Amino acid sequence: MEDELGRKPIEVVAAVIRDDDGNILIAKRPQDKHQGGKWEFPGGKVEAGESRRAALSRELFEELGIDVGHSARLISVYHEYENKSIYLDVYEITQWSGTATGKEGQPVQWIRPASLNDFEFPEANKPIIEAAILPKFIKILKPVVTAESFEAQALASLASGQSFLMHNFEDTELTHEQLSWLLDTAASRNVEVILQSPPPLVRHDFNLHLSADELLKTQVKPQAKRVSATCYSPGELFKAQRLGLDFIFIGPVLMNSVVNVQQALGWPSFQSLVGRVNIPVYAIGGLSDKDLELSREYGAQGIASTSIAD
Ligand SMILES: Nc1nc2c([nH]c(=O)n2[C@H]2C[C@H](O)[C@@H](COP(=O)(O)OP(=O)(O)OP(=O)(O)O)O2)c(=O)[nH]1
Ligand SMILES: [Mg+2]
Repeated sequence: MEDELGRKPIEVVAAVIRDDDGNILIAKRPQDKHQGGKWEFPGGKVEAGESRRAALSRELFEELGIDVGHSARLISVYHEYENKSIYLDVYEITQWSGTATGKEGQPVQWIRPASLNDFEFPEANKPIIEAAILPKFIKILKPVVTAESFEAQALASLASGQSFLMHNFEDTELTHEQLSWLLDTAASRNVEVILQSPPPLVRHDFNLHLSADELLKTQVKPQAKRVSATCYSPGELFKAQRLGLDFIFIGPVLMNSVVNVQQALGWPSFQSLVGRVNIPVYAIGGLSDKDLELSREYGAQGIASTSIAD
């Protein structure tokens, strides 16, 4: 991959390090370096002949004095700065030995994921921050059958133990009061709700998901807390990126879709689609929580499915 001037991007690895309480480690870049004075996820340049994971272990030992245990891919980002372009491969680390300290004199801090937006990071980090905040699983709920049973079903799903739930109310006539009640109840339980095809609402504090058809018809990013979409082709991916969507679903990965008569992509095609955009991606289609590790090696942030164990 080359940038507009034919230069090869600099290969960089970085780590989202999470402790047992879910806090994330950030470090301040030295003033005299590229993007100096901004906060970063620790890491650095991959050396010639070095694998990315070896580079990650070396950089985290040099910069923080820790030995990396297990690492899972989180997201890869290609970004063109004015004077250089970088390819940033980011890993999530939850197991390490040693105590992380700023070995090169750089300030380090453990912060809550939700506070990441309060710090100034380099421009390339936007999707990385979103990826660090978003969960591994999005539980897609089976359609609500009747408006009468809505409240009971909603309460059961809110108790499912997942932090992100996706509801499709397309065929159910719900009132604004019912939807408002759902959003308030979810918020009070720290659950984020993603709505597909909601009726026009006065409030915008929910996440909105667009089908691929709706995505193609959309010209401006709709008003909502976050907006996501289902994508199958490169054209849909580029549209999602152009609109500035916050994350996307790519699929169906393993199972043909009966709804859109789409052939299952398989993991290699999934991976090449993920590599074309800088947006957190969830794999969908015939997957369950058991596919998480594999999906992440192919570039997914996580899995969206009805088969997520509660
Ligand atoms: N480590 C890290 N680098 C980032 C992030 N975001 C971002 O744009 N970068 C850019 C800044 C630099 O151009 C490049 C990484 O370089 P680096 O300065 O960390 O490299 P390094 O540790 O190998 O240090 P050096 O050999 O250049 O002294 O990637 C990030 O979150 N972490
Ligand atoms: Mg570095």
